[in-house]
Amino acid sequence: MTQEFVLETRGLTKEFRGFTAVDDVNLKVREGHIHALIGPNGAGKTTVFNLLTKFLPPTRGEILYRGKPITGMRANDIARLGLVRSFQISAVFAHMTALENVRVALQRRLGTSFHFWKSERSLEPLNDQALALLDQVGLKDYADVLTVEMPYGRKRALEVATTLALDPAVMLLDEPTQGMGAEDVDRIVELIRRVSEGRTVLMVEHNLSVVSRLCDRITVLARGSILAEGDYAAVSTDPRVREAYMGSEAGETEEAGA
Ligand SMILES: Nc1ncnc2c1ncn2[C@@H]1O[C@H](COP(=O)(O)OP(=O)(O)OP(=O)(O)O)[C@@H](O)[C@H]1O
Repeated sequence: MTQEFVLETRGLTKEFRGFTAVDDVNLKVREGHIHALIGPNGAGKTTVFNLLTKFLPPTRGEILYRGKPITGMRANDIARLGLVRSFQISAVFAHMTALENVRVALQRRLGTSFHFWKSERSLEPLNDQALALLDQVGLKDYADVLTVEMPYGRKRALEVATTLALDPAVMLLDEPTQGMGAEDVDRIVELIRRVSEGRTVLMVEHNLSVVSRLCDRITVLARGSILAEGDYAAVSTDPRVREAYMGSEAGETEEAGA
């Protein structure tokens, strides 16, 4: 039986020493959708994201992947099932080239650290795959550039490539356009659209213009709870959503028209 919802939470709750940051959240992410988690500052978006990707254990509630509980599983094990979060390229990896970064991610998927002991020639098929992934995210020309020397927007695209290397069924993206100029934002929007073919994407995103252009469904969080859900037209005209945004981030909804 195919599952309508690829990722689901039931009664998901996280308390930090008595403070309820995530309060009884029932999230349903439909297979093939680009789904956004939005909400004003402090709404609990990052906490939900960290619960889903196992960076935090929930206080209560369940997480289901394709109908099966994964609440107690470790990040590596759920990645093997196909649920993968994008990672910021760490300081160590910053001193590798773009190609090397993608190659390491591919090796991770294959679980073959022994590749390190093999000759350069035996790495060639991996190089070809890594180059194809770089091409997919528009970074072919950056293959031999050290990551530390790449422009910010291109680094974020490289993070998407390293995530794709794990061939995820569900990609979890944490503010993929954060800190970007308009040109990079447009490029990332196109990139996410392209790589979401045949996959499901759940993203935390502040930029409502990005959300309006990309997302099939939007969940609005406020004070740890789901305030509204629907497509962009529905949630952006919902008076409760406008009020929640006005209360804490006056003006942010105006970005939507940008
Ligand atoms: N480790 C923690 N200990 C205590 N309180 C926390 C912790 N992490 C988050 N919180 C609190 O939980 C609430 C939700 O935080 P969270 O970062 O999930 O919100 P957010 O929607 O991602 O906000 P932003 O848009 O500002 O990133 C906030 O009030 C925050 O202060």
